[in-house]
Amino acid sequence: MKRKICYIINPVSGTKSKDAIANTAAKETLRAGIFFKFFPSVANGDYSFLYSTLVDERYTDVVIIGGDGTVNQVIDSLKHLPVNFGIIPSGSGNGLAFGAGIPKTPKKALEIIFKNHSVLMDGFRVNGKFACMLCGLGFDAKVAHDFANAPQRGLMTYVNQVFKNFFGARPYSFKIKLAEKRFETEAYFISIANSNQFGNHFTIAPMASLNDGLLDVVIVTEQSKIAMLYNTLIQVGGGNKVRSIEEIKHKRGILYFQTEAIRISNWSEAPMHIDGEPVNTEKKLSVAIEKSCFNLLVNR
Ligand SMILES: Nc1ncnc2c1ncn2[C@@H]1O[C@H](COP(=O)(O)OP(=O)(O)OP(=O)(O)O)[C@@H](O)[C@H]1O
Repeated sequence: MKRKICYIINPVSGTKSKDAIANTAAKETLRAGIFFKFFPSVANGDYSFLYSTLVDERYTDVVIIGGDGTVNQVIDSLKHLPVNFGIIPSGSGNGLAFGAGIPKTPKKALEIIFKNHSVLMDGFRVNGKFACMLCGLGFDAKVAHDFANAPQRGLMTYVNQVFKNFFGARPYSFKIKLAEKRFETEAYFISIANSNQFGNHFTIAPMASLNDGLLDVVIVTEQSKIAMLYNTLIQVGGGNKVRSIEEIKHKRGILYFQTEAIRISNWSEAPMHIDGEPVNTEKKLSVAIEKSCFNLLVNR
């Protein structure tokens, strides 16, 4: 089947104008002899208006020019259609793209798209809401909320918000329910990760794979701020092994384990984000992997 690419371009993601990326994409796609069309992203994240175009006009690929929020919304809306998804990373963090080994340089990302090698990837659900990269509760979610309200996007704004929030960070109370066991914990934050990172190669779950059928859970428990900083850096650097669920109850500092599903009671209402987008928090969360639910174009 002849390839046809639908580019969805988010004008507000990241900090850079998308004109140069769009020009490169147009030029390189013409050169590759592939038909294409551009569509702007929509603020409400609902791409159902594209169903009939994609199906009737037999598009084979949907390529997202945006960040994780755009990736989440486009894939959630369109993953039931027979299309492969590609990404030209153009957000502030790009946690899914970088976790999948897709480079930031548009030409290199396009080379991957033109090779046409796709792999089935997992997503997951958080109280029914689709996620593909990472869901966070606590500190990083507070940062995501403040970032969303900041006048500018981009890495520097994100780093600023991390520093602003660090000194006021406090632990929240959680009750964790796994098939095998239950435990309570006071924690600064909990990351539930499908990709290995928050974005910008900050690998909070270094052992995570996008298609292993598992979620990586990282719980940064109550400790001094200095210890939290130190232990988080060890975690990001890959110094913490994934523990079996049997082991985790007795370990403090950072708990790192893998599971297909987790339920969390969040009575102290720690803030929450899904794929970097702030969402209203909930007191009870049910999170479960959705195996092999979309095809992503990646390097062979
Ligand atoms: N046309 C549009 N106008 C205004 N906002 C838009 C539009 N299209 C998408 N959005 C909003 O952009 C946000 C998604 O941005 P995205 O996550 O892609 O970029 P980012 O936050 O800079 O990067 P990252 O998530 O990788 O850190 C969503 O909140 C979405 O609603």
